[in-house]
Amino acid sequence: MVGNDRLHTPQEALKALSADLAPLPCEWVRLETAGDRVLAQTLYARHDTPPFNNSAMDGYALRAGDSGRVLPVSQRIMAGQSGTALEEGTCARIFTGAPLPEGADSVIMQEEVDVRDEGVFIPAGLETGNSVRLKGREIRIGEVLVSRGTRLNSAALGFLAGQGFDQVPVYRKPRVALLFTGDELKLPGESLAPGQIYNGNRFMLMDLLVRFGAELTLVEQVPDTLEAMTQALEHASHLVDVIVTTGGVSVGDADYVRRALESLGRLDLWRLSIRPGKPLALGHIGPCRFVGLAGNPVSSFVGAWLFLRPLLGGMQGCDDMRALPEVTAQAEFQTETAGRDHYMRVTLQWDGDGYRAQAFEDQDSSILRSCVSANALAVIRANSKIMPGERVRCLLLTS
Ligand SMILES: Nc1nc2c(c(=O)[nH]1)N[C@H]1C(S)=C(S)[C@@H](COP(=O)(O)OP(=O)(O)OC[C@H]3O[C@@H](n4cnc5c(N)ncnc54)[C@H](O)[C@@H]3O)O[C@H]1N2
Ligand code: MOO
Repeated sequence: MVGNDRLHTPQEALKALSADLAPLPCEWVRLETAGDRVLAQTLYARHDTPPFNNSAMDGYALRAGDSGRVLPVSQRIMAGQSGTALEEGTCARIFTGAPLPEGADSVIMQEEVDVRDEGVFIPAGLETGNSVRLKGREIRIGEVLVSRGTRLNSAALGFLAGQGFDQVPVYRKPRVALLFTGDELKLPGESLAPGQIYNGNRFMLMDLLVRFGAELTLVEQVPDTLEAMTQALEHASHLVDVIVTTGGVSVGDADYVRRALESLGRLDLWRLSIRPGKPLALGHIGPCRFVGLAGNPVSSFVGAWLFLRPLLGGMQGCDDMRALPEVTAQAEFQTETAGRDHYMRVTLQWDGDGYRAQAFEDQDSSILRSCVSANALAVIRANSKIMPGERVRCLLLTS
């Protein structure tokens, strides 16, 4: 699989990543912390929702057959209270969400009645079930509430809470070590000597990894020596499920990542036929997975979206994360590619008819500015020419 002479396709990289890829074990977490976690078991409704017939309006509950006359108000029912059986020929003052009293079969909103001294005049022709939310309308006891593999969004959390769940079973988060190579790197806040730069990838990748569901166990700068890199990989491989590195994975004199990996485990694949992100390296150290991203910031950014997201998604049992959503858009740029597929950073805008894709002018892999307003990657095949107005395939950057 490894070969210095052949560049691999992204599909081959995804295949290598999905070999033996299984979700991590299940754990129960409190609902407050379950946002974006992936459900590890299908959950079933514990009771009907809503649990009782209730009013959809502020108004009056009655028997529909009693409409067309003045009805005395026999009781008043607020949300959270329960009324008593409604006597025939009377109505109950009722508020939104309050349980319908036994005997009532409909509600009329207060704007539609005439309140008089002797009671409330209800116009004729009220239909049974009017403004009533029936028990079990949303879901019935025993039905599937949320399926295994669902990434819990805000609505899912509220829906589960509505069924009384305070804890939910989710797949464990992948533990990730993020290691940086490059003796030129300093942290913001430190001063820069000539030739040094700030470690921008640290902040970008930490944020992306968290968005993709990782638990960051280790974040560390590794000195540019083979010994230091070997030691750092060895140490990290005992702590985490995935080691991610940036930089040092190309062919320079200080590019030790591959050699360190090979001395401890195995390199599954190296170098892709894409731009940016050619020098990607994938491998294993025992059961620990290894993803070596290129150091150029845009290469790291694109590599993270294309490969870390599906990997972490697979480890969390989330099929939706295995591929980025796609749309086609009309290019508002012109470009010509050479021998590698180009993942251009574009800003998609909906013009009422379709998407339009604008590309940042400088698409070099060192220009992170090209990613700041990007919300998609336009995939331009190798050796092709795109003119403004042509349709291009775009991968949406949604975590
Ligand atoms: N002779 C060749 N040279 C290069 C090749 C090649 O095939 N033959 N490939 C080029 C491509 S494509 C890329 S991409 C880069 C990637 O190389 P590395 O992954 O080894 O990355 P470094 O050399 O360590 O760094 C590249 C670049 O990025 C800057 N960098 C690194 N880490 C960070 C960070 N954490 N934050 C911000 N910037 C970072 C680093 O200073 C370099 O400028 O190799 C080409 N060369
Ligand atoms: O693969 Mo590199 O990221 O093109 O510059």
